[in-house]
Amino acid sequence: MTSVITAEQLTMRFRGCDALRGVDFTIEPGSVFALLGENGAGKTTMIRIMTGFQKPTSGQCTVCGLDPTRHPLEVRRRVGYVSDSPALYDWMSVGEIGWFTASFFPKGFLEYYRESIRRYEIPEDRKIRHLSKGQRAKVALSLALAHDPELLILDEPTSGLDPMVRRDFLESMIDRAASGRTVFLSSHQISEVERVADTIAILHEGKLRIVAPLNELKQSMTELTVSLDDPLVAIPTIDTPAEVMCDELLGRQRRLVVRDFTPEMHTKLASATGVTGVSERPLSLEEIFIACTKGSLSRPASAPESADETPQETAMEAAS
Ligand SMILES: Nc1ncnc2c1ncn2[C@@H]1O[C@H](COP(=O)(O)OP(=O)(O)OP(=O)(O)O)[C@@H](O)[C@H]1O
Repeated sequence: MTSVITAEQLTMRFRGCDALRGVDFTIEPGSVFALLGENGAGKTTMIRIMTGFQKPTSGQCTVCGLDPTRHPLEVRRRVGYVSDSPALYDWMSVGEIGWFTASFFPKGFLEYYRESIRRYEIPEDRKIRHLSKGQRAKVALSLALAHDPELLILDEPTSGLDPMVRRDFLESMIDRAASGRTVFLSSHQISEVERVADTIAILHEGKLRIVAPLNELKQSMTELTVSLDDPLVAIPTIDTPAEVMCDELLGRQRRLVVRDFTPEMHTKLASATGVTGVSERPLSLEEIFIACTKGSLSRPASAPESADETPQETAMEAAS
């Protein structure tokens, strides 16, 4: 199967800022891939590289088998793209912009566009500059979808849409994926993403912390609460292949978010000196996102201030 998007060691360095730092991923056809990240994580930069608006500092990217740096127009013709603030010609009417854009695409574009606009109940003779934010978003989506692209790239697709339209729109993305087309979306709306995406990527300060199928990701993440008879006691190291995503000290409890925690590790931890109990619970996608980006699910007054300082180190220092 040919990947729809590949990114290999993508780096984007702006003056005084590394927006992307060695990003790697591949996306197969027929999926809804969601890129999550806080403000400034690098999501829009990633999308601008994929659509040929930005040349990366280093690394490789292909979209529908093409290098967007060398073939930006061909890539943009093949994909549907809606930015977080769609630039539409304000002086045109809703009908005119459809007619104008259709001239760049094969037959069938205008019929699809007009049908979509009718469904959204937007008058064709209304000027773009007189549309509400949500109506503009609907026009932009209708334009992006009208040539039935094999890949749809959406930056914050539902911002400005009302709840009913959001729901219908996102459900239509699942149908697109089921028919073999691919959707790449960047979003802050984690609960919405959780309903539609089959693969999740979490970007933090320009680095991909995680890329995994949603179900696998949720199954692989565990919150551990380790009860201690003395808060200064050191617990056994959690070794690879498990990965500690966050680690906090809350009074006599250590709370950790661990990826790929095994029953053997549970047994080892539970039998360690000073450990009086170990409990596990699954995490929601929102909690996984917070653990991966903040390194903490909460930050109580007793916990260390520095993100680099683990409770284990604090306990060791206090004991020495
Ligand atoms: N042209 C530019 N020149 C300098 N810095 C830039 C430029 N474009 C983006 N950046 C910086 O790169 C980082 C990533 O920005 P980007 O817009 O990709 O983030 P984002 O994840 O889309 O954020 P948001 O969710 O707020 O839209 C930010 O620190 C931003 O200030």
